[in-house]
Amino acid sequence: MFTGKVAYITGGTKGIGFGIAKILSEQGIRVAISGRKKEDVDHAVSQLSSDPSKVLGIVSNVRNFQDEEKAVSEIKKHFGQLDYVIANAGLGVFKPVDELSVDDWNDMIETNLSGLFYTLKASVEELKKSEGYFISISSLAGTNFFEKGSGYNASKFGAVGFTQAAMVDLRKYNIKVSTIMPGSVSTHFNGNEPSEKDAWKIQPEDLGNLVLDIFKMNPRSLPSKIEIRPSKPNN
Ligand SMILES: NC(=O)c1ccc[n+]([C@@H]2O[C@H](COP(=O)([O-])OP(=O)(O)OC[C@H]3O[C@@H](n4cnc5c(N)ncnc54)[C@H](O)[C@@H]3O)[C@@H](O)[C@H]2O)c1
Repeated sequence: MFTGKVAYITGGTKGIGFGIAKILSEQGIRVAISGRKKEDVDHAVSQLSSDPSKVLGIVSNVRNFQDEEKAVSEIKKHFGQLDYVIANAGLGVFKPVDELSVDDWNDMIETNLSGLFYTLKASVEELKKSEGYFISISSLAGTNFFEKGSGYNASKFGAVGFTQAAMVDLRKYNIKVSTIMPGSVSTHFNGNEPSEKDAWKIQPEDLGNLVLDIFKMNPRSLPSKIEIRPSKPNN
């Protein structure tokens, strides 16, 4: 079902993006992963496969539309097609709103929200050709606000609304669109160091398996947003 398909995962060098890349790659999907630093990209690629026909590393900052355009043309040149886009790159800064700096705000809005639009805009013509999928990784923080979350909530509420509206616009091209809204995932997010104490959290590979489930679903019953919660309640 998946052999020969091509996926682009933004922010795929670690955390959720890397977990998704690993699971998709194990299914025979050719994967392109992006990150801002060449050494991180090279390291992640080496962990996935030494075979360049299976994995491509791209240096790209999702905050820069030209980077995303270049990333998609590299994928076209290398693999010849693009079937699945997983817009995952993101970050969080958690401070009371009166302490949040303009730089903190811009980091989150430009990465988590503008970056999402840039990735879609750069890839949409290829997705029209493949009648593919555009999946964003938003968060439960995209519908639930919390203390010290103002900037992150703003970016993720925006990401959920953006993805849902895009779903309606792109339906006529048979592009399938949805957003995954995870609770706490064991990653480096927000300066965390993943550890055994994270066993209760969602693991990055769980999200890879969820993405595969989405691809196997009847597209007509694909919801515009999908929540996934860890085993511990209220997280
Ligand atoms: N970890 C969680 O608990 C959690 C929960 C819900 C949603 N999320 C979301 O999942 C996504 C991935 O987060 P994670 O937990 O894997 O964090 P992470 O810090 O482990 O990984 C984030 C990835 O995004 C990349 N990235 C950041 N800014 C980028 C940019 N401008 N351009 C390209 N790549 C960039 C990083 O290099 C890294 O590879 C984010 O959108 C985050 O908001 C995380």
